[in-house]
Amino acid sequence: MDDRIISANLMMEDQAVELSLRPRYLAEYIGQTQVKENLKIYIEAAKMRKEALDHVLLYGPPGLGKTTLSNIIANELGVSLRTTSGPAIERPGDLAALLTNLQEGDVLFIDEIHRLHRTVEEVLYPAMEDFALDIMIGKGPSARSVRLDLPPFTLIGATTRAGLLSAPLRDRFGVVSRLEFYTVDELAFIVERASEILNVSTVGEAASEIAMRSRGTPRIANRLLKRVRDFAQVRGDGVITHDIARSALELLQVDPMGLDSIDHKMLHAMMTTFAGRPVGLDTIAATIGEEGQTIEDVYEPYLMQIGFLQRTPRGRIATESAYRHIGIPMPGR
Ligand SMILES: Nc1ncnc2c1ncn2[C@@H]1O[C@H](COP(=O)(O)OP(=O)(O)OP(=O)(O)O)[C@@H](O)[C@H]1O
Repeated sequence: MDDRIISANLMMEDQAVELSLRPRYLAEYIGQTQVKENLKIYIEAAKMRKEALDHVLLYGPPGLGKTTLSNIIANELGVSLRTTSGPAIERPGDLAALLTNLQEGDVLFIDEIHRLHRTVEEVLYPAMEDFALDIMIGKGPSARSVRLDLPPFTLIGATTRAGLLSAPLRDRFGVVSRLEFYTVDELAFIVERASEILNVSTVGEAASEIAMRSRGTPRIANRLLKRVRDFAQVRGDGVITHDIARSALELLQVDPMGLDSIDHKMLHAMMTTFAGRPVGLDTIAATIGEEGQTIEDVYEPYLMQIGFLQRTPRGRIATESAYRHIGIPMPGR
């Protein structure tokens, strides 16, 4: 099960706090400058023309703020947002019901859009392109298709795996934006903002210390902040100092690069058991007891981003900087 503290996946414990920490407008949304700049212009233009915003596809690793950004887009447009997810829409009729309930200009947010059923996806094509639903009436030779008009709306699709989207679906998004991992400075800002909302003070380098270990991901930064806050309350006087942050994170076994004991175990096995040879995803999965899919979507992108892991056609290999970080000599050096 994916219950690691450095997991970017949403956990039960995150839910209540995330709602209160979620920025509501673009001005409060930290980082992702390019994406934000573009969206600002598109939103402004759509408002000036009094038209629905073009459909938007947001992609990137989990926990980087796709849901948050969708809420912000609806707020900035001054329209309502309906939220659903790919696997939750089981039949074409479910999607038709969602679409016919939208008001003009509304945003429909479909999370995990790569997991839409094929038959449901086909209903989306005319809906996105012509704001129309094609409904089949009757069966057999007398069956006929009736076209139903929909109010103009904006679809926002979110996915961690843009590559799995079919070409016809991908092509129907006018705006395609990739969310990037956040820098330590941006995350430190997010931590400071969150601590204000949570009514706890971080002093000195405390926010940067948490940020550094958050794997470029706001969801993890907020989760670590919450744990460190508990520590500060029990072991200190409630203020998060640099020392408190550092000792709490050490106790939580999150190292200065944001790696936990499982990352260490995985890299260690790659370097010793497999002696630096390329290792397949399934083997890595078995070594650390995690699903291959989770490793690929949730853990690997960050390890690749910091240059610790490389994918080769023959498997994954640890890089020289990973060897240095773990403290094992690289074979052949
Ligand atoms: N740019 C940001 N500025 C400040 N806080 C942010 C930002 N992006 C995300 N967050 C915080 O991180 C939390 C997680 O973000 P969000 O739920 O939007 O991620 P996501 O990419 O939609 O994740 P999922 O993989 O679950 O779809 C939010 O509740 C919010 O508090």
